[in-house]
Amino acid sequence: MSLRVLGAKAAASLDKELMSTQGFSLDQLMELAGLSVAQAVYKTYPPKSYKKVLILSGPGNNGGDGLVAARHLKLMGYHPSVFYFIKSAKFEKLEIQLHSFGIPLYLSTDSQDVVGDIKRLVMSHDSIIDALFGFSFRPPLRDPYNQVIKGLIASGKPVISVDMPTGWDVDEGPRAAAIPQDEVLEPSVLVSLTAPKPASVYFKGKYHYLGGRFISEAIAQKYNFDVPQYPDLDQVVRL
Ligand SMILES: NC(=O)C1=CN([C@@H]2O[C@H](COP(=O)(O)OP(=O)(O)OC[C@H]3O[C@@H](n4cnc5c(N)ncnc54)[C@H](O)[C@@H]3O)[C@@H](O)[C@H]2O)[C@@H](O)CC1
Ligand SMILES: [K+]
Repeated sequence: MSLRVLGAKAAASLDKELMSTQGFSLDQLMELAGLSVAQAVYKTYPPKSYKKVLILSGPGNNGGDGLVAARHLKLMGYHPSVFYFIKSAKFEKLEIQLHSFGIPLYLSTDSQDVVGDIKRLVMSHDSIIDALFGFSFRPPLRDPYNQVIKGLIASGKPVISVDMPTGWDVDEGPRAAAIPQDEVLEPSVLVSLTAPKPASVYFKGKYHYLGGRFISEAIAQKYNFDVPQYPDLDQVVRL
């Protein structure tokens, strides 16, 4: 299924509009985004064979989607763990939820060796959710994220990227001039949120899902993108 894409600038304006004139709260959007991610993970890497899932959560809303996904994955029968970079006060309640669900939460601020700690966690998990950066990212990756991505590439573990493969330019993709080519993550699953971003045409993995079943036809028309038919009660549709 080929859908119209939503560039970085348009995605940021849509985000603002959803939370102003459209009356949504960040919590609502993030809950549905995180649920979509968890459903896509379940469809591709079910808990029977991929029980231990590590969520790498970045400092922005992409990271927040990862925190929500962790809770849903636990309810779906996984053993999730979260490594969280630079915790934000706005996600304090999500953190409390993770604690009350007994989900291990590792904080970058508590680590003396972020890159080494993440490498060890990656090796002891069956799949990795990349919720580091989404549509507000501008390459190149700053330290230590560049080292983290290199470690993830070297691990060969299955990676599910939330909205954007971390490190890619949202509009130009993985070959943008600013991106060192040894930092190009190639996830096996991409869960685009709301609408695929232009870079998604370079995605080579097997499973591309669209999630974020919260968009009205009217707002999609205004921003020039498509709302596909989601199957039954699913929060994701395979593209
Ligand atoms: N309306 C929507 O479309 C929704 C979007 N959501 C999520 O929100 C994401 C966007 O969130 P945000 O706008 O908070 O931004 P991101 O989470 O994409 O990233 C913002 C952070 O990235 C850092 N950053 C940018 N470039 C960097 C670099 N080169 N090296 C290191 N750090 C860098 C910034 O300092 C900032 O802390 C989307 O991709 C999606 O995952 C969902 O939560 C809910 C609904
Ligand atoms: K990501």
